[in-house]
Amino acid sequence: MRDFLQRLPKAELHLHIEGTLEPELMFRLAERNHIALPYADIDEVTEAYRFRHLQEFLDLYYQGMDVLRTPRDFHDLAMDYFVRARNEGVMHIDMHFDPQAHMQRGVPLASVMQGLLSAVRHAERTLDLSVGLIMAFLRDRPVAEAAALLEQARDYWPYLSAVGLDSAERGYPPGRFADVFARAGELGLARVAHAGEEGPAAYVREALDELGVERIDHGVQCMADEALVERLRREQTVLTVCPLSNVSLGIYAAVTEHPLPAMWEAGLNVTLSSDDPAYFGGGMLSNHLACAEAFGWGKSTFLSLGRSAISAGFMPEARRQTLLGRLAEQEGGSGT
Ligand code: HPA
Ligand SMILES: [Zn+2]
Repeated sequence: MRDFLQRLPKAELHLHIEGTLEPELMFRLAERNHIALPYADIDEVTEAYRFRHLQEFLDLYYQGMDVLRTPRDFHDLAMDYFVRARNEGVMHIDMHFDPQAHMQRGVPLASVMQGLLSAVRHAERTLDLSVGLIMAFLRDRPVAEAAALLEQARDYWPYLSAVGLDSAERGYPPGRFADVFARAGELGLARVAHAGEEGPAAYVREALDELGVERIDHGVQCMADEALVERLRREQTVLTVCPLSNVSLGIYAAVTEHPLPAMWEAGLNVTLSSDDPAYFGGGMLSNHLACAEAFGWGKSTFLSLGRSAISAGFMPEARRQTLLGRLAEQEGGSGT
């Protein structure tokens, strides 16, 4: 199964590039930028990565990214992950990034964009990996700041696939960002939002109705609302589900407790992603393996999930056909 899951051409639709910062790279960048870290060594970092809820993670996530200062840092961060992901059979990534988290500590938007865009170009040329860019707004920061960021990013609009909404969820209903998302829609950008991760099912509905999103990141809390499940099933809204993330943040006690099998049974359009692999115990392959082990899913289920993700990824149509073709090759050889 491991070989099959590794070879399976995968599209990862929910990935925060800042959440791919492995402790090794954090130490390397801290040294390069002469920054003192609050950790003595890598073991201390790993020890600190025990979270009871989303906010505890976010505190360390925003702290960790302080080592990212220059375009070269962002380039190295992204390439480091792209190489790892490619070795796990990932062929496409829709990558969230959090400009406000960098700008509020004095890193210019241009540094973030130059570094990430050069890594994306390099990966597309050398790794046979396609990448979509999702510029995320921090929902626990002022709406006006998000609106200003969208305008400030004018030079980069042609390079963006979508806007997203992330950070602390409870108490920050998505509807507050309706105008910003409407503007993004006018600009021709796709829209996605985190909703129903820790927050209530009502936030999922609100993201659909007031932000016009075409995908929901996480969305697992929808299972508490039968009518919403029925709507998500009818509309086949893509949900980017991240099982190891949900367990790491204490939303479920173990992968065996995760509602993914129930979501699948309910006919929801689920896909698998890793969210913040450096913080949550592994990337795409680990997430797939955890599901295989916990749910006993066979090859045909993973082929189907993989097809859903490729079908929904922000990539050119020709690339989509290539990846669907690669998936079909695996199907032919999978014996299912
Ligand atoms: O899992 C997450 N949830 C919300 N915001 C985030 N920003 C990075 N990761 C996350
Ligand atoms: Zn996320």
